[in-house]
Amino acid sequence: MLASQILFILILIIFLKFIKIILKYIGDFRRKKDIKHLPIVPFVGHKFHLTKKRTELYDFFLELSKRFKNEPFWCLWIGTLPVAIVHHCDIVDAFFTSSQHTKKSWQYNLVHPWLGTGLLTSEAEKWYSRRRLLTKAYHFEILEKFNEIMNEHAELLVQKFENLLKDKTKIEIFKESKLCTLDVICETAMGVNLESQKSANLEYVSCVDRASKLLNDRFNAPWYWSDFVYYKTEPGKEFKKCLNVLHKFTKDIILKRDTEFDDLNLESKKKFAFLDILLMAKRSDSALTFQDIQEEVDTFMFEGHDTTASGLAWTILLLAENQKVQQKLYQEIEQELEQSNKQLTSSDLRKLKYLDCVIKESMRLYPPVPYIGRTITEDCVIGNHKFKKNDPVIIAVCSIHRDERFFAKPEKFDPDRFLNESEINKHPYCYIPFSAGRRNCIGQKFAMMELKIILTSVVRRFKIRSSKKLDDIVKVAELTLHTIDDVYVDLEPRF
Ligand code: HEM
Repeated sequence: MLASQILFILILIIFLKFIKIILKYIGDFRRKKDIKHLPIVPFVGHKFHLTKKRTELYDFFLELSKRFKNEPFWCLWIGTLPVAIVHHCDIVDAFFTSSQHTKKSWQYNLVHPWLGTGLLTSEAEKWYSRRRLLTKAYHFEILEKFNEIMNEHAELLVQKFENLLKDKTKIEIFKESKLCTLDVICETAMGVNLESQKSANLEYVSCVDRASKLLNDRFNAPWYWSDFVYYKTEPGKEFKKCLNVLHKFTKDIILKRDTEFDDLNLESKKKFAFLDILLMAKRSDSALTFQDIQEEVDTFMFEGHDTTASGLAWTILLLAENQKVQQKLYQEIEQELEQSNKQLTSSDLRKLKYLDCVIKESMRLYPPVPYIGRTITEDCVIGNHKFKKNDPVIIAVCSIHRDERFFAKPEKFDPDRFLNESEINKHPYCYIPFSAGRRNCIGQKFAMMELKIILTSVVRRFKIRSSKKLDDIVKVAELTLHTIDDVYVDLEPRF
């Protein structure tokens, strides 16, 4: 008797849950009627489109943005979940100018096991106090201290290219860019020279690479979204193993630096690291724990290398394909910088105006972070559409950057368009590679400085060519914009 009662209650609960899902679905469907979308299959939505190979999804999204170009957004139905894809910059101010809707979308939860709730993933008061604290770490004077580290690793990259050329080994540009930016972020964030450019076989380096790949795979596989299921699978177990290595590595460094910290004279110390700001703060704020410090360090390590590597690799590929632009850039470098082998300073970089335009134009066409996810935090109207609390939204940076109302011939790589600032300033949010507003990228000045130093070193020493056309390279938009296959560049020493 008791068993049948329990069974009845269970069936009733499942039935009520099912009714709730159906009612929500019908409600959402009515509400979203005013947003354009491709025809959907009831309850399945656009899942058949989404089961396209991951290599086709980036082009599919760009294609839909073109198709619905007169609409401020279009709707993607992931099963019963409607996601508004915002691709008009006129609409995104709702997310950037107020403190509302700064909440990240639920996909960011998948990053929590790695980064905890560091700056990228935290919210509300925790985010605010951390942002205030860490803004100090990105102050101009502190960034100046990192110049030397960036120059050293840029020089190592160039030397590595020379050695690879001598050995007649092909140069895979995404891999080499990643190792270089990983070394830069490791030394600036934690004060440790990883030397991954010299030996990419270190356990930490291979775990960063594997964990990023596994995380990307998990984003694309809804059946892996539940922790309960994921950690029972082989990829889930491997992810956990990688995280153990990554967390142990950063934890050991933090503890070691903390022990030595009081004996260090920070003013005179050459290799100052972001970590020192946190250790200093910990001494005056006992509420800051080692766990807190670790999640911020892990966040820098994660956010600070793959993004910059993507920006670097795409710019090198664009220069390879656009020889005239490359030549103009080389001439600027030669004219503006007298001594060819001295370390680049910030004042050197300020003279390289065309380099600035080249990098900006590269990130317009190939934004390293192609999509930004947000959650609506209260009922509101955006672009005449009524949004409800918890509605998911994706800001399609890659589509916003190709809006022909703001960028003439948007598909063309034309750095000169950034020479005319009034052209670019037609709208404050038509160009947002680093996002905008309160939750913009805290590392943008750091990233620009790093990109400029590395690119100058490379262009000064080599003529870059590639046998593969950019149109033929298959792009994959995941956490960052990258490629599915290896992409090789041909380098010819200039002297
Ligand atoms: C070209 C390189 C880079 C690009 C294109 C880029 C882009 C972005 C974007 C679009 C966001 C917003 C993400 C979101 O709202 O979901 C972001 C946030 C962030 N970035 Fe970057 N980033 C770059 C380099 C860096 C570097 C070098 C660092 C650290 C040194 C860094 C640290 C962060 C952090 C901590 C956040 C979270 C900020 C917050 O929510 O307050 N980024 N970045």
